[in-house]
Amino acid sequence: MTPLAGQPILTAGEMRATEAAAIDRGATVDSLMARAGHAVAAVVLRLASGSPVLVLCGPGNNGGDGYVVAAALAAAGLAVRVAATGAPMSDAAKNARAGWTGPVETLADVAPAPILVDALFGTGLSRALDSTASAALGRCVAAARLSIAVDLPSGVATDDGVLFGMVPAFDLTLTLGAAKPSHLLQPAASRCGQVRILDIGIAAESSVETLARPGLPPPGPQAHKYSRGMVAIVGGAMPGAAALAAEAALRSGAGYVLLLAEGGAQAPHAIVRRPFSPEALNDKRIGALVIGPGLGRDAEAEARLDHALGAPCPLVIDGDALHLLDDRRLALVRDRDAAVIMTPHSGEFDALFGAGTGSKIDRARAAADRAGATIVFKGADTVIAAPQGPVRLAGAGNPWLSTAGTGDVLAGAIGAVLAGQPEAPFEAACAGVWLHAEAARRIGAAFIADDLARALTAARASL
Ligand SMILES: NC(=O)C1=CN([C@@H]2O[C@H](COP(=O)(O)OP(=O)(O)OC[C@H]3O[C@@H](n4cnc5c(N)ncnc54)[C@H](O)[C@@H]3O)[C@@H](O)[C@H]2O)[C@@H](O)CC1
Ligand SMILES: Nc1ncnc2c1ncn2[C@@H]1O[C@H](COP(=O)(O)OP(=O)(O)O)[C@@H](O)[C@H]1O
Ligand SMILES: [K+]
Repeated sequence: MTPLAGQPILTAGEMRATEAAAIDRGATVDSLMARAGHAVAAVVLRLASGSPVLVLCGPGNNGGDGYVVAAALAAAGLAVRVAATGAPMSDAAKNARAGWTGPVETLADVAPAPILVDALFGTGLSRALDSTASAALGRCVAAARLSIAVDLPSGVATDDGVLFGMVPAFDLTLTLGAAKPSHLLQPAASRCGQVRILDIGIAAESSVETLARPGLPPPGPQAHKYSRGMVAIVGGAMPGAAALAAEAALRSGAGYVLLLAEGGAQAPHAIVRRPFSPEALNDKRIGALVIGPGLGRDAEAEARLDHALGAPCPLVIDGDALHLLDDRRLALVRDRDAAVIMTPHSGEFDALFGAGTGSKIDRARAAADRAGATIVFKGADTVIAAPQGPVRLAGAGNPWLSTAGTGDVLAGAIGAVLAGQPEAPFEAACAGVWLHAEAARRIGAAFIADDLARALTAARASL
């Protein structure tokens, strides 16, 4: 069982292609199904502690996996029952069904069991479950002590996080061969519970991966404050937000943070404060410039953004600055020599790039290509995309992050990493998102953005 971090994510189509490649190399659908079913059964056997198991089987190969699971668990001595939507349709599923010698109950009135295995539908589902299957699944999951989905919870789309209908929340999802987008994209991800990947002997590869712990080294023996990276934060109408970003940058490892803003609170004293001036942006030591948190949207904000876009250093564009990015400024972003990272939440993203179609992954990718910038598409699921490049998905984060100011903290954290590695903006964005999530994980619940900024110290120190 492999945890999600740092693993490839494959769509349903990519899974089918990978399966076909394995078959070209000598595997069969039946051998893949046998391997998948036995891998699932081994986990269920361990977690069931001898309790009775109910396996729900659908008409396709996900159902086929279910029959293999049921037969393997029965052979291991567990009390197993099977209920199915009907007869299996594919040859492999028919063969698997033949390997199950017990009775097959109908779904409508099936009695629940303490351990529920959902093998109704996987990557082949294209519409909502019928009402009988949906009701039976909901009832059996609710009554189970432990509910386990094979590959995906039945009722979720594979590629875009969509729920086709009502889908119960599972305790555990055992995904076969690779993670799928819906294990990370909301709302489907919220139905998966813990997700673990089972090896079924296929070689999964993708430029889309789950976010991994970054490899940020501690300061070297010869480090000085400028070598660690200098971050300048351009403030404006709301000095508190810029100050949050500044503190976050310092605590994420920046050697020097310059807050170019007027007024506002004074602590922490390690932040160097100066009123904004265009000349301040020409300091060659600035490794990254963060603009947006608390900038405002007035004429002065527009002027500051134009100065920032004209500055020679890498940029993090967040919050109000994203609202001010019209077509002319987006063209300036695209034409810059130094890197740009943009960190929109969904409202800012829609306003900038349009509501669009496709999954959050597709949309983040298209936006990165259009802007020529790394896009951090934030939310309960965060997608990081580089232009013509790789994509990373952050798994379910701490929902207590849904509080004002946490985005300012993220912008500062990303700025700090970018200042230290201006030539690798995508990796810097990924590391900033990881640090932010780790800080939230460490403080737990009911925190405010100020607490989150402070917790970045421990998150950075953990690397
Ligand atoms: N791709 C791979 O490498 C492997 C896939 N395996 C399993 O195969 C699964 C995919 O199998 P399938 O492609 O057969 O797809 P599913 O088993 O997800 O089900 C699709 C079948 O259900 C029908 N169907 C779709 N939506 C329906 C609905 N709402 N109501 C009723 N019927 C509906 C389809 O017409 C099709 O016959 C994976 O999720 C996984 O569990 C494993 O057996 C082993 C390897
Ligand atoms: N439900 C949630 N679960 C996990 N992370 C969340 C959730 N809601 C918001 N976040 C994260 O919190 C931050 C909020 O940023 P943003 O919306 O810009 O807030 P603000 O502008 O108030 O600072 C983002 O990093 C986002 O990914
Ligand atoms: K399933």
